[in-house]
Amino acid sequence: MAMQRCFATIQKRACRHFRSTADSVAGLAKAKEKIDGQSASWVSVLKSAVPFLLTAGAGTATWAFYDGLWVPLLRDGQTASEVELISKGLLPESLICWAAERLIAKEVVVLDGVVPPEQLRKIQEELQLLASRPGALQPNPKMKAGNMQIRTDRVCYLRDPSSFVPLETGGPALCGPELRWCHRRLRSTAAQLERGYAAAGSERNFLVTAWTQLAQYTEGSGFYKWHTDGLDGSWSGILGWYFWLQRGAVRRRSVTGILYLNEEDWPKSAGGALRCKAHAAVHRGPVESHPPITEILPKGGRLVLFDSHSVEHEVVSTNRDRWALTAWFHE
Ligand SMILES: O=C(O)CCC(=O)C(=O)O
Ligand SMILES: [Fe+2]
Repeated sequence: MAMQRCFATIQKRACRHFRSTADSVAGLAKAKEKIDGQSASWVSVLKSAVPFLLTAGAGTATWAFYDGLWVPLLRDGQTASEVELISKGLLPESLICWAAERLIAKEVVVLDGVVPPEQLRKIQEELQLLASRPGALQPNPKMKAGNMQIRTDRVCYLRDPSSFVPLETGGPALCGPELRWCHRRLRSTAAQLERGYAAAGSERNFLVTAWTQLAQYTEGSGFYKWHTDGLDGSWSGILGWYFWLQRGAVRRRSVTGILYLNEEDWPKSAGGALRCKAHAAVHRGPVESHPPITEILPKGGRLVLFDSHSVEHEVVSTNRDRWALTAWFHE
């Protein structure tokens, strides 16, 4: 509790200084100008550097400061073997080694049919209920911070058990048993991949966040611009160091796992494709390939896995509601 209060105080102070990472960078640049122009004392320069040091320090302590918000990313993460005690993963046993090998080769793994069609229908009923509950889905962190240019999805972070037990007020649980199944299976896929990597001679120890991200891209407006989920290495020098420290959890992302929860039949005309700058390794497809871009439709029951740092990707505008459940496996 004391720790939480301490972080809350830091958050308030830092937010007063910076509304976004861009502001923090601008603050630093200003401080440097002052040093260069010798127009300010070292005390004022150090004062400008305090929020910078706090956000960088907190990032390394597994919190992260993005877009004016503090995110407790890995605070209650679990090892892959702990996660696997609760549930099996989504990969069929026979494909575990194949998936790990393809990921090592920096390909995007695409696997259809990991959720049976009758279960998908029940999942969609649960999603409709969730979407109808006021406040259950929230604007994503970037939108909350006022940035509407990068991504427009609404999100809900699922946690086990709190998202799946009846509310204290007597209301029904936020999500039902089918979404819990998806949440658990997706997280446990980390343990399967660990075994696959070990068999391929490239040992990994994954840490899996307690939450998964359920995202809804709404009809006619949902998109997410080109990005990588980890650090893309485009900054060098002091800013490179800053982002490395500040993005404590993001730099530790290793594999991104996405499970699509839409209808099985998703036509190309519906838009909403995930486009990746990488080759795809497809087990039951099809996906469209226009090198260097692979276009993956968000068909229900489709699992997509890729390297969080190297695979640049975007979600193109969708013409129908589009649901995706995402987990990040950290190292
Ligand atoms: O939903 C998708 O297909 C990808 C979403 C994404 O890139 C992300 O949440 O980082
Ligand atoms: Fe992403």
